Order: sequence, then structure tokens, then C-alpha cells
Amino acid sequence: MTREDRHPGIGTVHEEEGGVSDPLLDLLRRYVPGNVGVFCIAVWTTILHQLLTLVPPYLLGETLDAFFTQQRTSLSLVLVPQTWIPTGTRGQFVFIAGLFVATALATAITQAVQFVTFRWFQQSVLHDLRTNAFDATQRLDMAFFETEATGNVMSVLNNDVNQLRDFLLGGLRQFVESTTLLLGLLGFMIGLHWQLTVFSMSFLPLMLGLVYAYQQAIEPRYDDRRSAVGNLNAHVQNAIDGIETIKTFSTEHRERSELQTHSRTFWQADWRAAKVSGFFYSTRRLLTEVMSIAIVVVGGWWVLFGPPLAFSAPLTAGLFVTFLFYGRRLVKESSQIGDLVDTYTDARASAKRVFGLIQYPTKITKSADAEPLRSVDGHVEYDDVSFTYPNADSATLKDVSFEAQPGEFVGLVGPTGAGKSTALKLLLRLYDTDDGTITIDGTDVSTTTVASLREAVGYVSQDPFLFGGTVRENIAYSAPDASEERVIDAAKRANAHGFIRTLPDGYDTDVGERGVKLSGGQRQRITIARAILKEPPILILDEATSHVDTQTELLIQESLRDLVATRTTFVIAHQLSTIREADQLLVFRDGRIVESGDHEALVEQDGLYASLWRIHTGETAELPDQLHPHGR
Ligand SMILES: Nc1ncnc2c1ncn2[C@@H]1O[C@H](COP(=O)(O)OP(=O)(O)OP(=O)(O)O)[C@@H](O)[C@H]1O
Repeated sequence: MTREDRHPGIGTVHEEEGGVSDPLLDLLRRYVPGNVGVFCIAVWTTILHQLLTLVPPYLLGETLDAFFTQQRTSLSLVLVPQTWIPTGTRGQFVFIAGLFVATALATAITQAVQFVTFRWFQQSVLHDLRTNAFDATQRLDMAFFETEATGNVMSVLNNDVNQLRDFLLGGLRQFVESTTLLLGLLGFMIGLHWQLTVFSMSFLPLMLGLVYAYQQAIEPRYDDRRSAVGNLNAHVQNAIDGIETIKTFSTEHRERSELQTHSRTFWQADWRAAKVSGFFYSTRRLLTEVMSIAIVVVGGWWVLFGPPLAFSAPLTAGLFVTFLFYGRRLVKESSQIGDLVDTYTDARASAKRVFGLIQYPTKITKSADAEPLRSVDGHVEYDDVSFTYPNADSATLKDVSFEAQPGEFVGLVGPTGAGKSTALKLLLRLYDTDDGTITIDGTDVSTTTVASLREAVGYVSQDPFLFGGTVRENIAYSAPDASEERVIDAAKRANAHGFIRTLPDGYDTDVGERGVKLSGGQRQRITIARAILKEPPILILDEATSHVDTQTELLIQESLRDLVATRTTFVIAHQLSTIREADQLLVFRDGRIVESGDHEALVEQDGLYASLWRIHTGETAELPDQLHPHGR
């Protein structure tokens, strides 16, 4: 099993969430109303255009019968009042030529209008769909990203949305065209000669049966192909994200062979679909030819020797010519239903995945009666908080309780993996607690709107993330309207101004994708400046200075002193000197707070903290008993 295989398909959610049974109907139901005007014009001109294409064969048949085969004495045309038709042969000939030209013009105009309106409709719907799918990914809980590979999500946003583009432009238009043509042709043909129509249609059930069988066989194969391409993309994405690790461990070969496995799975899935498609298209072709030949043979016989079999109505040569065109067209259109089903099935699988993403259930961001958090003093209280990560076997936090007064400086210490970062992520509601409550100024954070909560809390994580762009844009990310002075001031307080000035373009220097052009310590200082600029009433610094040297760390601490003094600050640090001055220290071990108090009190207590402190000061190199991997 590879990394990506562990993730369930996004598409499964659509059905579970009780969406409309057909995701493509769902698509139209959601997006047509916003574009109803242009959609109606597109559909109507398509119908008109298709009906117009049926006129020339009809005119040709009538012309033949009226002027050349003398099977009719006067010219009469369906839907054209007899009074409009001139009486002399010359006049009638010019009149019919005029009709040919007018039909050609009208056909061209409707085609142009149909093309541009369908294109507009398609782009407008895709724009809305793309925006909604992107909104959905932004809204999703962190838990989602732990179960769904990024490449899979990217595949939905790119491949599946593009597949729907093909459906909206090609498939939907073809559906309108084919339906119009089939109904129009049947109407015309029955009106002209119902008996020959009955014969022409005798193969139709066979064709429709073939199409139905095809749809049943191809749909699961398309589903497989789609999820295989998602896994393939996920792997490529992972490999590009981790390119540095791959190179340093020289694991290019392993990654390549994993890619080949995914690529082969995709190839096999495609092959299974291709075999079914190949069989269908060739059988359809054969059936189409047989139907066309049968119309030619039977129709020709009819004209030459009279009605065959149980038929009774005579057939003129002109009408036979009209029927040759119509018959072929009927056969072609009914066989096109196969393509339509193909596009439809493919698009359906894509729509399932796109709506799976859009409708993915979110617990945190979608609380219906959440209230915004109003002016925050910064009194934070954890009451018996327990939490287990979605895919974890055991609890990460167990009965964690503590209280931080407004403006207090709280340090979190403890061995790695003890649950310090997790505890503070719950304050930001990156996850919700399983048990217990977290309150800010007495308000349970699970009842507040996520936006107002995160507005009140500044967070600098262990992994400083910078967006591609300039240094200034990255600092001002938390306050895009901040003045130049405020940005520089924040940078100074984060001890970043000095190095920024030495960069080639100062604050306008491009940091590269994810900030790769800067060192870890430089990135960290920019993320601290970003948090400072926001001036939040509550600040979380999670190992925020772990990448900088001791001297810079001291300088940052110095400049953060003011900041810390005026707001509730939580600092996680392994360098205990960083948090020695904290008003309160919380010592975590195995998801529990095992000691708390200020530095002096904890040293006196002579427990875990005191042991860690002795190691920190170099007084001892011995690992305390509690932390010894094999016990003692
Ligand atoms: N997204 C996650 N899914 C599942 N388990 C997780 C996740 N993030 C962290 N954990 C687990 O939860 C436990 C606590 O992790 P946490 O990051 O809170 O520890 P920490 O005390 O902050 O450690 P460190 O000092 O190394 O940052 C660890 O055992 C970790 O493996």
C-alpha cells in the first residue's frame, strides 16, 4: 500500500451526503439559474440551427419531384402558404433557390450565436464552479487534509473541472443538438412518409440497447480511471514537495518506481475502459452501415417496383432522396447517443468528485449559530480538555486544564510529542476538542465564528511558511492595508529589518516559492513580523525561534518583551531559557500537564522540569527517569 492509497476517494462523499441522485443534474440545477438568459439563447439557437439543417434535403426532394421527375404537377412546401409560391416554373425555381440561400444564411447566423452563447455559458459556470470548489478547499477542516492527499485535491480542481468544461461545451450542446435532431427528424419523416419512417426506425431499438449496455459497462471503469489519475497526481505532487529530501537521501529510484506503479495502475484502468469503448465503437459503426444500406436498398426497391412487404404507400424519387439524407442522419444521430453517453458518464464521474469536494462535511467552520468573538481581553481557560487526532489510535491530550490571565506569559515545555502544539492548535480551532471546553473571556470557542477567533489569535508555527512574493507582501499578509511604517516596525521588532535591508531588493525581494530563497531563521523572523503586525490580543509562538542562533534569539526575545507584556502569550520552547521568565510554565508529558508553576517553584519541586532545566544548564547530561526510553 502506498501513501496515497490510504485515502478514500473524494467522490464517495457526494452519495453519502445525500446530494441529488445525478451529479450532472445537480450541476445544472445549481449553475443554470445564475446564467439562465444566456443558457436559453444558447439552447434555442441550437434547436433552430439543427432544424434549419433539415430544410435543404427537403427542398431538394421537392425540387426534384416538381421540376425533374414530373412526379408532381405543382410545387407545394410544408409551412409555406401556397399564396407565397409563384405560379410559373421559372418563378418557382427562383423562389426555391431563394429559400436555399435564406436557409444557408439563417443556418450560419444561428451557428455563430449558438457557438458564442454556449461558450459564454460554459465559462461562466466553470468560473462559479472553480470558485466554489476552491472556497470549499479553504473551508475544509485540517482533518480533511490528513486523510486526503493534496495531489488528489489538485486533480479535482484541475482535471475534473476541465472534464466538466468538455461536458458543458461539447456534451451539453450535443445533447440539445441530438435531441432536437432526433425529434425533428422523426417529425419531418413521419409527416412526409410514415411507412418508410417505420422501416427506417426498425434498427433503432438495437442501437439504443447497445448504448445502454455500454453505459452500464463503462461507468465503473471511468470511476477507476479517475481515481487512478488522482493517485498518480498525488504521487507527483508529493515527490515535487519533497524533492530536497529525495535528493539528499538519493531515493530517486524508489520514487520513480512508485510513480511507475501508479502510472501502470492508471494505464490498466484506462485499458479496461478502452477495451469496452473499442468494442462499442466498432459495433456501432457496423450497425450504422447496415442500417444505411438497408434504407438505400429498400427505398430504391420501393421507387422502382412499388411498396415492399406489408407497406402500401407509394414513394417518389424526390422523397426517396430526401429520405436518404434523413435516414443517414437519423442513424448517425442515434449512434451519436453513444458519444453523448460517453461524455456524460465521464463528466458524471468528475461531477461526483467535484461535488464530493464541495459538499465534504466540515464540522468546525460550519457551525450554524456561531457568534463572533467581541473585544478580547485574553483570559484563556482549558477545562478538562481531551483530544484524539482523527486517524490516531490513542488520545493525544488527556484532561488538560489550566488558566491564563489576560496579559500573562505562559510557557509550555515538555518532551517532544507530549502534546504542546496540539494543545494550542485547539485554541485556534484547527481541530475541535473531543471532551472538555476551551474558553476565551468566558466564551466557549466552539460557539464562536472561526474567523473572529482566528482574528484574535496570532500564531507563529514551527514550520514557517512564506508565500511566493516579496518580503513586504509576506509580512503584510496578516494586515494587507498596513502602512510601510508599520511593516518596517514589525520587522524591526522581529529582528528582521537588518537582514531584509541587505537583501538585493530590500522589502521588494522575491522570497521564492515557499520562501526557499531565505534561510530557515530568516523565514522564521518574517513569520514573527507577520504575527506582530496583526497586533492580536492572544499570541502563540510555537518554537518560533528554533531556527535562529542564540544571539538572534536573545535579540528577538528582547524586542518581543513589549509585545508579550501587553497580551496573553503562549510560547512553546525547548530552549528553556526562552521561557524562564514566564508567569506560568505548563509541563506536558504524554498528553497531560504533569507540573505547573513559575520557574523557581518548579525547580524547587524537583520534578520533570527541574531535570530538564539541569540538562539545559549543563549541570547534568543524564536523561531524567521519566523520559528514559527503556525505563530504569
Ligand atoms: N495531524 C496529526 N495526526 C495524527 N497525530 C498527530 C498529528 N499531529 C501530531 N500528532 C501526534 O500527536 C502527538 C503530539 O504532537 P504535538 O505536535 O502536539 O507534540 P509537541 O509536544 O508539540 O511536540 P514537539 O515538541 O516535537 O513539537 C505526537 O505523538 C504526534 O505524533
